[in-house]
Amino acid sequence: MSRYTAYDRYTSSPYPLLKLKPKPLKHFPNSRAPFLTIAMATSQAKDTKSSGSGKSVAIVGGGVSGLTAAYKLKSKGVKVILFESEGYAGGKIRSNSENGFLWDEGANTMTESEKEVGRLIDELNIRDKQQFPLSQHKRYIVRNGKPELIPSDPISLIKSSILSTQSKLKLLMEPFMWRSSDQKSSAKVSDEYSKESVRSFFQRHFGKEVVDYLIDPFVAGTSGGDPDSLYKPYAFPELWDLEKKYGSIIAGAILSKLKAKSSDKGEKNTSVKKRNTRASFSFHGGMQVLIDSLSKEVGGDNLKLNSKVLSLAYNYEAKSPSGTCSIACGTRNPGTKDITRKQSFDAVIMTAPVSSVQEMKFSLGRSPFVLDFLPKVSYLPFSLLVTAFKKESVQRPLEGFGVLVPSIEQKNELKTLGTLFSSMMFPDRAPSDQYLYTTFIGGSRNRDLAGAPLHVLKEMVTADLKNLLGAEGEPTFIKHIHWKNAFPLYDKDYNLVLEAIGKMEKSLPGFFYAGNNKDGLAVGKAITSGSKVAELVMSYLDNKS
Ligand SMILES: Cc1cc2nc3c(=O)[nH]c(=O)nc-3n(C[C@H](O)[C@H](O)[C@H](O)COP(=O)(O)OP(=O)(O)OC[C@H]3O[C@@H](n4cnc5c(N)ncnc54)[C@H](O)[C@@H]3O)c2cc1C
Ligand SMILES: C=Cc1c2[nH]c(c1C)Cc1[nH]c(c(CCC(=O)O)c1C)Cc1[nH]c(c(C)c1CCC(=O)O)Cc1[nH]c(c(C)c1C=C)C2
Repeated sequence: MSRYTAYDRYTSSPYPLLKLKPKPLKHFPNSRAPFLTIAMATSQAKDTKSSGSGKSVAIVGGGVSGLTAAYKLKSKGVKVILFESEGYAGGKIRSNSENGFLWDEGANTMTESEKEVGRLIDELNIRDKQQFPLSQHKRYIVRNGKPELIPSDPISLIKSSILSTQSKLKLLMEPFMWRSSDQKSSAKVSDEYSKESVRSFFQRHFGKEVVDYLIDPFVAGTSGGDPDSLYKPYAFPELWDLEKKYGSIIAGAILSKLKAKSSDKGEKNTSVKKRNTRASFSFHGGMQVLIDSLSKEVGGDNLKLNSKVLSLAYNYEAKSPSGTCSIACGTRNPGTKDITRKQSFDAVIMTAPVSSVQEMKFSLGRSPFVLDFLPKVSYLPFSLLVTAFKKESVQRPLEGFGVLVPSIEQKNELKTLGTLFSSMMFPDRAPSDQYLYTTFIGGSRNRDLAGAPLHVLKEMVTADLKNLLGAEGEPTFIKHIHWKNAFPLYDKDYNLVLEAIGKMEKSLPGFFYAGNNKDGLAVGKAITSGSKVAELVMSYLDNKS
């Protein structure tokens, strides 16, 4: 890839195919007839009855949730085959490097808030590869065209110029004010506000300025959404629970933290307990380290890249030999014939986005299983621009994690959503005389800008970085990553999507759904989703045998 090249995730793969050492598969003597057939495209003409002897599970989608599910099941002795339509595993996680720069093209960091994450890191033996960003708690929000440090405690909040005195008071008084009005109508709270936009929820508690200057950039920087489109029960389920329980969000957060602390008191001081599970981290070598080590555990033979699942045919009878399904689709392996292969499984874990599921053909017995009850999901598009500048060209470099631009600040000609200070966090990811930045454009705020051509994006990013950090002149290095469907938007009617997924799981024997279209966007949530679904599949298989 040359300097100044843009590539589209959907037209070229930036990542070399994983070269994995195939591991021998385990043999399972206690078989039962599989009842599900998946038709897919591979480079060989075969009709495999998945060894005919052991229980086998298909995982559709090789993102972190699918890889985690595959890894967990394999480690329990289940035969797994993971189908990934792209030529590389990882989905929304992939790292790249060139000319002394290393950058992430999807997720940049993750946290260990979910217990499953810590467990996985230990099991994979990659604890020593964790890389924590320098000064990660220094995060900035633009106010009046200038980056302001986000206050991290009540004292710095009072000193900060990010909010007016009135809003500061409103924040500090929320535990008292809101609770007293809530007491009159605590039963009403859950009914009246059960389906409420993120804006309305936070505005009720903290007022408009807090929504404009803290909540709006926060939701943009953690989901690409905006406070009007996102809905509280799906975007902030934990805060919604706190409100229902305590009335006040702040008092609820403090009280539940205290409760958690006192229940922890009896426990021994394990190394996991001592760790700051809220801290963000990556790995030496980028987030790809996690994907590579999961892929290695799953094993090259079980990981079918360039294999786009097209249809799933279910039989009612668990004991019948598998049905067949002949659907042709092109493989992306150059130089080989595209031939359809059918293979039978005892269960399927679907982790592909809902939009991909809607393109697949399902049948149950002899009839088509039509997915007309599955609503269309709205996906947010993004462009990421990775740029570097000579250190001497940046007049006001900032230490820390990054800067977010509230929508309301677009009036100051700022068009980007935010910029991660990639080499401030991880200095080894750029030559020592340069700063590396990762800027996000698009999301629900600027859907059209996400698809703008590189020269337009470059102009936008260099203008914003000049305004915010004093970065002068042309970048010395630039890469463009375009995600047409970066995130599902958890909007007003997302409950209908979740209900439809539930219906599929109920109607199709051995069908399970996991991943970020169901269980949350964070990498940790996708890991937990993959891990939990593997447990469900294990008990499903146990009950069947
Ligand atoms: C730009 C960006 C930045 C992000 N930053 C962060 C961050 O800093 N921290 C954080 O915690 N999270 C972040 N996230 C979110 C996080 O990366 C994702 O939510 C998570 O990785 C999703 O994992 P998944 O396995 O659920 O889905 P995906 O990674 O989307 O995996 C689904 C897989 O299914 C495959 N597939 C689709 N159709 C088919 C088919 N028919 N057959 C076979 N395979 C198919 C796809 O190719 C894909 O590999 C970011 C995401 C993006 C896009
Ligand atoms: C400006 C756009 C975006 C930036 N990152 C993302 C977008 C859309 C994507 C993203 N980043 C995080 C997550 C996980 C969310 C979660 O539920 O944990 C996603 C999907 C991590 C994250 N990024 C920021 C925060 C506060 C978090 C939560 C974890 C943590 O506290 O570290 C803030 C943030 N995001 C971006 C910037 C520039 C920024 C802060 C300055 C870019």
